[in-house]
Amino acid sequence: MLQTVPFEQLPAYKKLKTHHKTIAQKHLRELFAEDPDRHKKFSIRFGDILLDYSKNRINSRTRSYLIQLAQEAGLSEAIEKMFTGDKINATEGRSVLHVALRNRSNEPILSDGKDVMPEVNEVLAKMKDFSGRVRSGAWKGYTSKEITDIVNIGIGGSDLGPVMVTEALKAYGKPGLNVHFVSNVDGTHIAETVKTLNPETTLFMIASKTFTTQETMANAHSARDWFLEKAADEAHVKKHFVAISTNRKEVEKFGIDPENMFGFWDWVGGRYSLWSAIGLSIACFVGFQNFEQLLTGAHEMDKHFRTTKLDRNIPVLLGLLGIWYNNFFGAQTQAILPYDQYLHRFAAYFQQGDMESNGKSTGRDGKPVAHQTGPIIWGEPGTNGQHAFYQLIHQGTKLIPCDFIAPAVSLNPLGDHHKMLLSNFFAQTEALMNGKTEEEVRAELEGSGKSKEETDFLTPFKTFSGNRPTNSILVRKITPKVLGSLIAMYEHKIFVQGIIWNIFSFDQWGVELGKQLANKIYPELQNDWPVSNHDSSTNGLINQYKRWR
Ligand SMILES: O=P(O)(O)OC[C@H]1O[C@@H](O)[C@@H](O)[C@@H](O)[C@@H]1O
Repeated sequence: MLQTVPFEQLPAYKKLKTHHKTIAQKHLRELFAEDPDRHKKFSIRFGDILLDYSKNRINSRTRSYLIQLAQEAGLSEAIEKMFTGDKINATEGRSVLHVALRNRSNEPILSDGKDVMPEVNEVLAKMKDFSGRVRSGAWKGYTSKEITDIVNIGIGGSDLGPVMVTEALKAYGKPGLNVHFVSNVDGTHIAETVKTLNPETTLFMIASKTFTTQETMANAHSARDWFLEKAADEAHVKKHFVAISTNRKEVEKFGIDPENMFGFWDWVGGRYSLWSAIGLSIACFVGFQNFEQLLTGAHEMDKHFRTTKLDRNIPVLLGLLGIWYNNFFGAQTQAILPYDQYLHRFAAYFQQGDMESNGKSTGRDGKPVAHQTGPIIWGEPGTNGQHAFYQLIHQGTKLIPCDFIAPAVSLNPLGDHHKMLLSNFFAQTEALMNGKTEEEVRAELEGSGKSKEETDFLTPFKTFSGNRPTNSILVRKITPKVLGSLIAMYEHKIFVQGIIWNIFSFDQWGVELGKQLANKIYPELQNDWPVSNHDSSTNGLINQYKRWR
């Protein structure tokens, strides 16, 4: 069991509350002026990743109080509990072992007293064999043609990870093998996806942990109907449909050959499952070797997280910095801003990862929490974001801590593009930190020949307060291994925060509600009778829908 001390009862919380009053008065400019060694003191190299967290509103004392907070919350013990298969997902009675899926050391990891590694390795071997056959063309469709298109049908954790990673690693993809993703129950998604595909060369992967998710099952049935329209014979289904699931019974019921089923286990959370068979589309697209590199990168971050002292531990520091802004500065959101087009789904991926994990308000003691928990996660790739929402980050009334991520080496070295991109990356964090003082603005305006009157008028609008915190995460290059480490880094950051906030990060009861409600209304839409059993708004909307359809 995890420790359940409410966050604000931790002694370090009070210290931080008082300390915050001092730091809140300070400008980042001052903090940098006071300490010329800030970059060195507040940055960490981890292989091909450099985290510079010096542009945060902290000093050494802040860091030591935050570390104390983590210690008092029992973070180190909690990390051990996760890695050793303790059932830390208490409300579902499950271990949380995505770390086992990428445990390249192969040392035993126990869940319910049983080493999970043999099963993990067995599924990985099956994925290796299958992805190899699809890529080489040995796996043939019903008319003996090679597969050219893979369609992953899944939603939430059974979609977002593979989408994000196949986009991030597009440069490593096999030419001539396309991956598509269908998630929305809106018929448009499947209809538009299959429009240009040929059933003879298309392989569907039905990805669902439970194999009962309404959206996925509806899309899977429509995909099969589309396939059979041309293939005509049910016997051909097994060459074009595979299942990725923990639910063998439902897979068989759907009519997928158990031979074509790739299993995983209830100790893998949906939003932490891209490392499991859910990553089959990734393995097919980038090749199994690259998939293994992704696992290796994550495993290295796992080892770092488990064994590094808290004050040099990247996920721990990121988690604590998030808590500093969320709970002491009152920041409500956290932006993730990758300066890499390939990472364009990275923020969307962690929207689920973070918000489904830490969007909770009941403490581990069963009582409502008295503090803020998970932030709103959002973001888009730079420089697009700069021309869209950065205005608010620079001059708005809200404090928005931002993570900037960029590779030093581009996978598409085209003219001076990458230098331009990175000059924006460096310039933005510098500008957010320094801002622009009234004197600087005046000097600039006067220098450009503006009259005194114009200068007086324009100065307040062109002044930037600065003091806006950022983390810079500079990596050498986006490789499968670096990506694996980056994803694991954020996963563990979420874990750190959940432990300190005294919440359960691995269940998602809020999502279940939506499923129940939709299932209740769905039968009411089957006929044209007006409904009257809801509130007047819901009745009005349903009845108008019935009139218009
Ligand atoms: O993989 P299946 O079971 O279809 O679930 C898909 C998704 O469902 C949602 O309700 C969430 O709980 C997600 O965490 C999950 O990934």
